Amino acid sequence: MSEAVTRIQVGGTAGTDPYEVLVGRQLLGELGGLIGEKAQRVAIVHPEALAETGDALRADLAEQGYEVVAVQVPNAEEAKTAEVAAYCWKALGQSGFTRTDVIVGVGGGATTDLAGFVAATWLRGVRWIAIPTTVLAMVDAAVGGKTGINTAEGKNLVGAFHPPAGVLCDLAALDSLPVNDYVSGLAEVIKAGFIADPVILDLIESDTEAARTPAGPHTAELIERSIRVKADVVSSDLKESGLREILNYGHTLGHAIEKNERYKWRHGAAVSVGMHFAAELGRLAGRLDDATADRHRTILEAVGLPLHYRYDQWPKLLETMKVDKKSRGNLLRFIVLDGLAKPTVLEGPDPAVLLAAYGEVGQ
Ligand SMILES: NC(=O)c1ccc[n+]([C@@H]2O[C@H](COP(=O)([O-])OP(=O)(O)OC[C@H]3O[C@@H](n4cnc5c(N)ncnc54)[C@H](O)[C@@H]3O)[C@@H](O)[C@H]2O)c1
Ligand SMILES: O=C(O)C(=O)C[C@@H](O)[C@H](O)[C@H](O)COP(=O)(O)O
Ligand SMILES: [Zn+2]
Repeated sequence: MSEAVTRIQVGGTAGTDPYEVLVGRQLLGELGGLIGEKAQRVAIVHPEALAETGDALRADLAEQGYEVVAVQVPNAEEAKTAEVAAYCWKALGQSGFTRTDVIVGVGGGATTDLAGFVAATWLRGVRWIAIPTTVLAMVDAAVGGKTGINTAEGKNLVGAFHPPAGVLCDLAALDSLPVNDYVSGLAEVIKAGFIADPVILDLIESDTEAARTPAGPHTAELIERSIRVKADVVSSDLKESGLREILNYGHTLGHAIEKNERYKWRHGAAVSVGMHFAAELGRLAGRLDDATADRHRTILEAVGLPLHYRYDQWPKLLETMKVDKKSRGNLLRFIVLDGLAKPTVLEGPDPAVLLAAYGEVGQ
């Protein structure tokens, strides 16, 4: 018997088109309906690691009568560059891709960020569908319409808000994911727990070893709860004019670490260090209680995520954080917690407090 499919609605408020995130297994039957009848061409953007998945999708869609444009891109962050975006635009141009045609992004968050960005920019915006294949992409990257690429100066500095027409999270995809990538995705799951849904933390803490694999007893629930957190936030603030900033918890330092590592670190690992830092900052700023701050260390460490980064890199990290997207003029802004599931903005913290918080993180 096939498992039930969970449908989570996103958007549909404040003039945005609603779409659904489906979580389950064997969801490809849903793809044709999402592509719609107007499309003649479908571009499948997938990473090298998912060449077989790309081929299978191509054959399936060709059988349904679509003209398929297969666009294989590099794995991970190497895909989030202007050069790779230009390569995708070239493929679309050469195939005569029009405004009624559809892009399907299949892969991790790097691929869905790129595919969504190409969809946002091609002909000033075409329809796209996300098929996330990592935990991180299912719970976060593929949902909410933030699309983009990196530049040498920083993470996601070029992009657009361009929500997908639908998101298909096929849990079977997670079986082939290397454990490090699986665990990296748990950073965003844990983020959702700290900012909004502490049951997520309880479920992970009930068996941290099981939480590290797709075979764990709570996998589907953890993914669905995290998607609901993201869906609720982006449905009321698509363009990050306020509330959406809470989804950036741990990202101010996390993105600076990613840039410092020339995007070789996994996003989730950098966000893990960034959440540790944000917890210490919240504690030192007198906002966060000791128990919740300490809980960051224990849960992140228990699932195998990093807590520390190089102490001597602080000056460089601070410079990068100054141009974080949440900064306003010279004002540094961080998401911290006033307590469990009580995210808030800390503006212009005392430099001595910032350094002291990094003192707990740096080694
Ligand atoms: N747009 C957003 O709102 C948002 C939110 C969170 C993160 N992100 C972005 O997402 C990216 C990180 O995404 P990620 O953690 O999914 O990493 P990723 O996309 O880099 O994927 C990690 C690796 O796993 C491979 N892979 C993907 N699916 C696989 C599968 N099922 N089996 C085997 N290998 C597979 C990929 O090719 C890659 O090599 C970052 O660029 C981050 O900035 C965006
Ligand atoms: O969706 C959001 O908003 C987020 O901040 C989610 C983050 O997990 C994600 O990494 C996002 O890409 C960061 O966005 P950025 O605007 O800080 O680049
Ligand atoms: Zn993130």
